Amino acid sequence: MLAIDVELLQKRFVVQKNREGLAGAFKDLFKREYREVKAVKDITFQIPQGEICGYIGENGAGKSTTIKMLTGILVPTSGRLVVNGYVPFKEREAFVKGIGVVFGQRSQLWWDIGVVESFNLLRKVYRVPPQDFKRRLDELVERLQLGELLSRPVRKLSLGQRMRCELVASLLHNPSILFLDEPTIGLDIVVKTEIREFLKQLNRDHGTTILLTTHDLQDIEALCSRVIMLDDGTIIYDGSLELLKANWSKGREIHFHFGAPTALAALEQLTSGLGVQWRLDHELSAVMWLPSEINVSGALARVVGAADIRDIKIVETNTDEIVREIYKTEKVAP
Ligand SMILES: Nc1ncnc2c1ncn2[C@@H]1O[C@H](COP(=O)(O)OP(=O)(O)OP(=O)(O)O)[C@@H](O)[C@H]1O
Repeated sequence: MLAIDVELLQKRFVVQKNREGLAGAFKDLFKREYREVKAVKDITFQIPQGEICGYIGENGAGKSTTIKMLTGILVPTSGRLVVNGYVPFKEREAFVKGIGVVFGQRSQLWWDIGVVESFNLLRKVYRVPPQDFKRRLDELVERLQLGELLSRPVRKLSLGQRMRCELVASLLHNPSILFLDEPTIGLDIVVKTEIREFLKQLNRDHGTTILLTTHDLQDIEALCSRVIMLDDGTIIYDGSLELLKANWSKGREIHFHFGAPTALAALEQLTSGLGVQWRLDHELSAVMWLPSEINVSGALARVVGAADIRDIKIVETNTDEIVREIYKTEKVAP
């Protein structure tokens, strides 16, 4: 079954135009003018149950608007939308029992009361039976090491502690789909890694479908088998991260450290005809650049037998560079 089924989904906002200057502001008082913002333009995609999908794009691309429609917060202007078997904005009460949502920049916990009291309130909101709630809470508290935080008010938690509590809050009713909007924003690398590991395990053990928006491409690399990339309200890529890298990677660099001084001409001679390029950093260290279509082992074989190599490091183009490259150009074929 599909977890998310979206067809030609569109969201337009009508916003007031602000005329410039004092005279403009004065005119605005009497005759307002409006313009239309097309935040999401006829997007279509399907996400099967159990998939972790990254939803990425630059600021203003339409990610949050999509998530808000998928979670029933916003009503689409047009298009078809089925999440977990429900039309989110129509069947809200039944629908929310099957989804969990974490907005990295907003909290679903009550600021001044103990964390566990917030969890108890959420139990009542979602009508989770007490035994199920206890079992699930114990499991999550142990997995995310929240033990001694439970009695503290949310305002006294660090951002990393709060984010771990937000995750628990979103999972107490055992949803089958989890929407995460920037879940690692502002966190240090240790907490980010912990949260990524937790999400991977959740997906593996419970088959939870996860849709994740993020500006941190390490989140995508660590978690997502699939990426949907949005630009100006339109999907410009929908496919695997591997394919994205293969099509858009500018190649790889192989860093060599030699045991004896080596000349640039000698290195170029070794790889002649392959289409690689060399850069000599100093006489003991050089970098070979390979276009992505050239096989690393073939190129390495030419050098390994002929030079005194002490160390080799292969550096791939990272995902951030690839995405930056894509945004500089037009549409991407999946
Ligand atoms: N309530 C609203 N009223 C008017 N325009 C809106 C509203 N919400 C979003 N927009 C506009 O719709 C477009 C898409 O916004 P959205 O917040 O979905 O982008 P985003 O990809 O989530 O960006 P970010 O990464 O900055 O959160 C933007 O031009 C934004 O200004």
